[in-house]
Amino acid sequence: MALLPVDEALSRLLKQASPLSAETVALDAAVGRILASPLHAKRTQPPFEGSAMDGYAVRAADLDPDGVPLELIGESAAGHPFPGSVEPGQTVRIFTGATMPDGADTVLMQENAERIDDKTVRPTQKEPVGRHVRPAGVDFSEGDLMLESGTKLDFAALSLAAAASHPTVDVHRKPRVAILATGDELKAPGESLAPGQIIASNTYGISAIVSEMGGVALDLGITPDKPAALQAAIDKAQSQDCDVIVTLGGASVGDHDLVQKAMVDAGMVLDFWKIAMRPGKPLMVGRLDGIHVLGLPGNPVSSMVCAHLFLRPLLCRLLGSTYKPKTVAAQLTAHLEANSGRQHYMRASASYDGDCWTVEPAGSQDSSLLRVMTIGNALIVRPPHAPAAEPGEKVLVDLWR
Ligand SMILES: Nc1nc2c(c(=O)[nH]1)N[C@H]1C(S)=C(S)[C@@H](COP(=O)(O)OP(=O)(O)OC[C@H]3O[C@@H](n4cnc5c(N)ncnc54)[C@H](O)[C@@H]3O)O[C@H]1N2
Ligand code: MOO
Repeated sequence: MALLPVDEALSRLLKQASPLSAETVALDAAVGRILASPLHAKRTQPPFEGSAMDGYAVRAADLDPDGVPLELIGESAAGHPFPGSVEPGQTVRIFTGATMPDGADTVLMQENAERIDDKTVRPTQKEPVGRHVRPAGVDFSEGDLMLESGTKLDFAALSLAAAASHPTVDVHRKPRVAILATGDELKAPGESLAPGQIIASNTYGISAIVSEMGGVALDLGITPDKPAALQAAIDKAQSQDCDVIVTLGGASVGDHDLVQKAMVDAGMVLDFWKIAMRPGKPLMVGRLDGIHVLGLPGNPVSSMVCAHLFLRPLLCRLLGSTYKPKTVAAQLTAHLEANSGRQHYMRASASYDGDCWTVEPAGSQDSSLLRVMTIGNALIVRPPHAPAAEPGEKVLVDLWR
């Protein structure tokens, strides 16, 4: 059976996924969340014509350094408007953010005025009408569309939502991701190891990806390679109200790779299995009672690369946004062999020298090597059957960490 190309696999996965329902959260709990409905202004900003400077509210026509000085008749401070009106030849002391008094049309900065005494101010220069005056509604008006649905609520969006007088926002629910490690050989970090055993590290990497993306990771622990134990773990995952189940290991063709059968026995409808990629060939995707099932390979690097390429976009979709990989074209520093028929994601180190990107592939591409994965920050994406490449040639690089 031909292996499924990566792009096709991803679009099949995403076609089945739609944004999760909305919930209302307080603004201070909404950082990084995705807006589930458009947000309109509940008020006008600024709500009044105000001053952008500390100085004097004047009628521009009165500004004449050689003429009669202006009569100072009062003060307008932020939160304390001047109640009267500025008549010809008069001025009001004004501060940044204060309401413009009636009659005045311009603000003269205090640096451009000479305070003769308590009641008299001489302008030292002229100003055009409207100088340093912020019109009412110059930022936005009540009813205006402030933020589209699908917007990520970062510092700027949250400030705007607050200014538009929304104490809460509607955001898409966080996806709940149950993570199930499988394998008789696995022990938790810190536990002592009997011969043939290793530490189950993948759960921590996948949990980190889930949290980084804005989801909730549920660690379901380690399950041995026994059908009954797998069945019990799948039942437990289903009882956790999760949106995604990620299984780790047992995805390939060995006698002890039982995950797919256990999932199908539990009612999973298999969508696809085996992708034309390296690492990550045994990736499995299906649905179990509406839950997205991602069966990731056990090899640590394969597991992380699959999560990067498939789980990240899936979580974005469930959160109501679209995943955008950070890719650049970079100059190779070393020779690369011609590629096979599987799209190859080569661990590498990429750097930018202020002019262009260069990328150095890691010496070993074994999918068990966590340390190599940690030293590098990038994946060189080699399309199926790419010819050999030489130093200096440009290749596509995914800055995955
Ligand atoms: N005859 C074939 N053998 C294999 C094929 C194949 O096509 N034909 N595919 C290979 C590829 S590609 C991969 S990738 C691996 C993945 O297989 P599994 O998903 O079944 O993984 P396991 O056999 O369970 O484990 C592989 C490896 O990873 C370690 N592991 C497992 N879980 C974890 C964990 N949670 N944390 C850390 N390490 C883990 C496990 O001990 C093994 O060393 O299959 C190839 N074989
Ligand atoms: O393709 Mo596997 O995922 O070698 O490591």
